[in-house]
Amino acid sequence: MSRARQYDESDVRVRPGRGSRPRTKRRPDHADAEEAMVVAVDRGRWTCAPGGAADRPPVTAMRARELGRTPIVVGDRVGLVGDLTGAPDTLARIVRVEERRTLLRRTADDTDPYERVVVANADRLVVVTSLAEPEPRTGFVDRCLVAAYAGGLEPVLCLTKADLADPGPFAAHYAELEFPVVVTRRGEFPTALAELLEARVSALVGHSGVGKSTLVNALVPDAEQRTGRVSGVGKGRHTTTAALALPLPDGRGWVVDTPGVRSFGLAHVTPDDVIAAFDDLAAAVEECPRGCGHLGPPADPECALDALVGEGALRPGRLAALRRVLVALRAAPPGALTADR
Ligand SMILES: Nc1nc2c(ncn2[C@@H]2O[C@H](COP(=O)(O)OP(=O)(O)OP(=O)(O)O)[C@@H](O)[C@H]2O)c(=O)[nH]1
Ligand SMILES: [Zn+2]
Repeated sequence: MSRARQYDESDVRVRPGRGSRPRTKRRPDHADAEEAMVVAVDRGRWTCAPGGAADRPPVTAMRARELGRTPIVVGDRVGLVGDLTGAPDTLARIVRVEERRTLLRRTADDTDPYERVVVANADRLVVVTSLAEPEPRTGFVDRCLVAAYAGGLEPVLCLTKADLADPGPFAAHYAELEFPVVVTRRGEFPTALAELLEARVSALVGHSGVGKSTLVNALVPDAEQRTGRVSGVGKGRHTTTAALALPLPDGRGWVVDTPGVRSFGLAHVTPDDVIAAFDDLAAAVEECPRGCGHLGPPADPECALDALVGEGALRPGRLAALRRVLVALRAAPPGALTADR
């Protein structure tokens, strides 16, 4: 019998239809399961980092039958049982998926009618935009911001190719929103970005050509090998992965590259979801009329955010910057949402 089958010993199904009968004492909720972070997904096999750390060999796992079709994505914190050595040809089992703290959804495309979560539990969304070649676009950044705020991630704007253009004017659009903005240029290690990524899980998004691979390769020394290895996981075939977590050299932080993700699903996002990310504004909008889009006059003449400005509790520039983001949300019609133009 191959080692891959040894998990069968604990492979007891939790049968439906037994009412409130507690689970067996023998295996209460898999108390013995070890926590791990999913770092790659490929056709029914999940690559997991035990303990959420990169200093142990990754473990390949299947989804326990009792989880049914529960989606499990990169960044998910899972409980693993079985062979966790990560030795070749071993297969562990995912028996539990922890509640997600944050999530990023990908927009449906022609081949996939459903919006899907692509990254779970990322602390940050790093929006990579070049200052030239290609030109930066506020529309793309704004849609990424909506996805970040609605999903519970802290946004970071990373402006690349500062050797080609002054970052000042583009960065000024976002100054009032007070999230971190970092600038990178050719021939310089991205120190400020690396500091922001430390001990965090950060998802990187950006258009082709903005310099995202250049950054990932600088931050993750063996990124190219890892990308090749993991994308061949499971069945030995190359696949385009939607997301892949790469460990930072400090051994704690992770960068999640999203090569297959060109757009975020915003179809279920409301203006309130975005406002909820702002501690200083969330309470104020409870005074807004029902269905307020928080855009101010003429669309939302009674928006309470304007009153806050009147009281001196909110800077007009901050409100204007926030409303530009909300406009990006409204401008994206449901079902046809893309963050890539
Ligand atoms: N001038 C300048 N060029 C850069 C900089 N960073 C990357 N580039 C160049 O921009 C081009 C695209 O860089 P990549 O890192 O491949 O960009 P990417 O976003 O990963 O693009 P894809 O690989 O197509 O997804 C390459 O020719 C890089 O050499 C920079 O800071 N300054
Ligand atoms: Zn309002």
